Amino acid sequence: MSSNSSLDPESDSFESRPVFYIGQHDSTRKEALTDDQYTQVLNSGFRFVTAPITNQHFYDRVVDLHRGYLKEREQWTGSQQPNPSLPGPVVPTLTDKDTALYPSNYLSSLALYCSPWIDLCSPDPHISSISRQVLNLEAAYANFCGARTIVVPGPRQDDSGRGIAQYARAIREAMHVANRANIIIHMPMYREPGLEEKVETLSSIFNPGSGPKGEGKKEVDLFSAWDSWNTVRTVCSYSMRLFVAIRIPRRVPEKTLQERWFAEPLHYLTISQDIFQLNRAGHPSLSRHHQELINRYMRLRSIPWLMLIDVGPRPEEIASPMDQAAAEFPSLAEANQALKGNRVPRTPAMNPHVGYMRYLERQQPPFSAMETPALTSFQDWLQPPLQPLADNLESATYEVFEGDPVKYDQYEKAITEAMIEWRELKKPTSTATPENPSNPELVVTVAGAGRGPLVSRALRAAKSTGTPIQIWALEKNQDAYVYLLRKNKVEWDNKVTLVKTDMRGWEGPRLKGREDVIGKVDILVTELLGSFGDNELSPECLDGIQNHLARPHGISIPHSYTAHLSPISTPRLFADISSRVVGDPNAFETPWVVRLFALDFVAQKVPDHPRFQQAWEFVHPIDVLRADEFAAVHGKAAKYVTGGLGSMSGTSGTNEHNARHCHLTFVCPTRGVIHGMAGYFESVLYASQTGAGKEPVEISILPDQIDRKSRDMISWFPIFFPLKKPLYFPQDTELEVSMWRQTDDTKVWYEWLVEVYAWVGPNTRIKVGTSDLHSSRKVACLM
Ligand SMILES: C[S@@+](CC[C@H](N)C(=O)[O-])C[C@H]1O[C@@H](n2cnc3c(N)ncnc32)[C@H](O)[C@@H]1O
Repeated sequence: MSSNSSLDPESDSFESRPVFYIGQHDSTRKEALTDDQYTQVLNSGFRFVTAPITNQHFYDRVVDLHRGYLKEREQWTGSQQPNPSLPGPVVPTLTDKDTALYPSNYLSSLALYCSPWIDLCSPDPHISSISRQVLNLEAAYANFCGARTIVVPGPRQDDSGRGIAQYARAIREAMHVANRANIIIHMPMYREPGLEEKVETLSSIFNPGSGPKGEGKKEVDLFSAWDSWNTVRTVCSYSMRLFVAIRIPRRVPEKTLQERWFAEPLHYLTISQDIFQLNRAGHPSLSRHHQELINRYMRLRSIPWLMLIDVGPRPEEIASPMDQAAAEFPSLAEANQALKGNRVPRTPAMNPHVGYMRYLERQQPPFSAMETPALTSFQDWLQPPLQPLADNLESATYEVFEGDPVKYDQYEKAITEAMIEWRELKKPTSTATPENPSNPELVVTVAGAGRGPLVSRALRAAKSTGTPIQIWALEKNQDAYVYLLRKNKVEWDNKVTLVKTDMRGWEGPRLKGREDVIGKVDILVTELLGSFGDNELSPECLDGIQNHLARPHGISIPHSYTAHLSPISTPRLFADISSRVVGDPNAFETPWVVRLFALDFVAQKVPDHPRFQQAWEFVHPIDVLRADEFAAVHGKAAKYVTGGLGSMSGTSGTNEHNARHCHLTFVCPTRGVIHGMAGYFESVLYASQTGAGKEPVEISILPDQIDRKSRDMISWFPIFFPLKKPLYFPQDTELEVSMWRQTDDTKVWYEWLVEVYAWVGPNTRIKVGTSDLHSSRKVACLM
């Protein structure tokens, strides 16, 4: 019962799932369907249909043309070596006999299919030339008619570099010819033996025996089809109009290949009739592996459409509306007539394969709390990182932060443990005075309070642990300060001392009842973390306030944070960033905040080289801070203007201790391409000081840690450090990533570089590629 109501949109327990958009392709179809036939196919459960752009008449004409040309050429050349300047065959323009397509309303809902008999890869220059001409004629006409999608059969083999280069170049030309439509390359997931395209091509007609040989002879190279696709889209400059349709194989390949395609711009998943098995009741069904594969791909933001191939209705079933079989499928007009006459139209039978796919649709796991429409809309959407130090955030932005309870729960837990342990360890408080040496009041400061959620949590922790506190809240955003003032009156009973200040310029807490004395802070709470941990200048801000922390007992929450990296393949983001470069010349030098989704982690976890590697760490407070020593001697302002401490860029070097560098090695057993690095952070908010072996209180956005440390936390999306040029790497490669956190005392930026080393012998590595040295200095965070 409950599962049924969970599928009913009207029910309270309705759980939504991805919707399947199912289309039909008949590989033997030689002519676009008539309106009636089209309606019949739709009535059997499909939502879209493919149509060949040209027909048998055109095919015959092209074959005759080439045959005639070959004869003519024999006469020209006789037995002599042919002159390469002799003219080749030229395909004349289309006529109305060559195509049944005309511009119409429903044309945009058809997927137009280019002729599968062309061979763009052919080593025979005339066949490849005719093929290219046919492709261009078809693409141009489909585009003219208003087609949205043109499907082009992919190359039939991947071994010939020459063939793939020709193919890729021809597609680029066709995209130029069809300047509005999306072009979709129909590729197999991998070259599964037995699943090769069977349709005859010009090559097999004119040069029999010249096609791909050696079926089953060689070991199957799982990545060769992806490699060909990668060449095609690279030659087409990652056009946003170029997509791929993948043919689901009979044997589902290993996860690494599934994930590789997951990152690609998938438009269709095509499933041919012979992939289905018959279940015990004789109905079509798919293996569990196929179901899992489909379920995974259906989670993409742009859900791929499903194209079922050769599953019927068969051509003879829809041959003519007068046929007996076709009479079961009333056209829209017939159905309308029947309704007008108050007759129930004969319901067409649902195609059994569609019926099964609808069943699978219902069996998918429902969307989780992390897959709400709002969160999904952030998938692979590039945002420039926030600069809460340089800019003032708006109330709505704070509201978004506050919508994630996980972060605040973890902070409350950390503050609670810190308070409990303070008492357990009998540490003196900063409110202790000679007159009242055992004053139990802890001085708590929330610096960068925003609209105050951490203040509320600190008050709650104090109440639940019975800890008396004096509490300060600092905020430099004057508008948020107004909000805090009101909240203090309405919610906090005026218990909080509010200060509108940059925390780096704060004088420190004036103790209650002893306002002449500037005291120290026992627990300093801040949340100035970015997606890469330190990228919103938490280290610099904490440097400016840590001199108020009581020594040796004062605690900073967070205690520490680490930045982490992993190289990724993310063609969509590369295409997106490329499209921005005209308006934003720094687009490839910007670390973007993005909810990474359609990506492939190319590195494998191997001993000593995890998939996610730590770049660096910051720990608070710092015991020796030259800037503090310097300020104590020369005054606070002097540290920004006085040089002489020695630094990389001629500045005074007071922030040099916050510079970092890392050099990480990632291992890639399979070949691939990377477009940049995914960046993450995690933070120890509080680490127990009692030595009782308690787990630290942490938050993490690392994909392999988040569920354990801060499940369902959505406050931070990852950061993406892009590369200007995709970096291809062969199998058995090591990717060496160098990253720097740089500073000139007035701003902070990152620099990154990737080098590719391939193993060519047991002890020999050679360098086969390198990226530019990227730098975000032009979009640096201002201190
Ligand atoms: C990421 S928000 C967190 C706000 C709030 N604590 C929360 O968790 O919802 C960081 C806050 O720190 C403030 N901030 C950043 N740098 C600061 C500084 N140097 N001094 C005072 N406030 C600062 C910003 O204005 C912003 O309100």
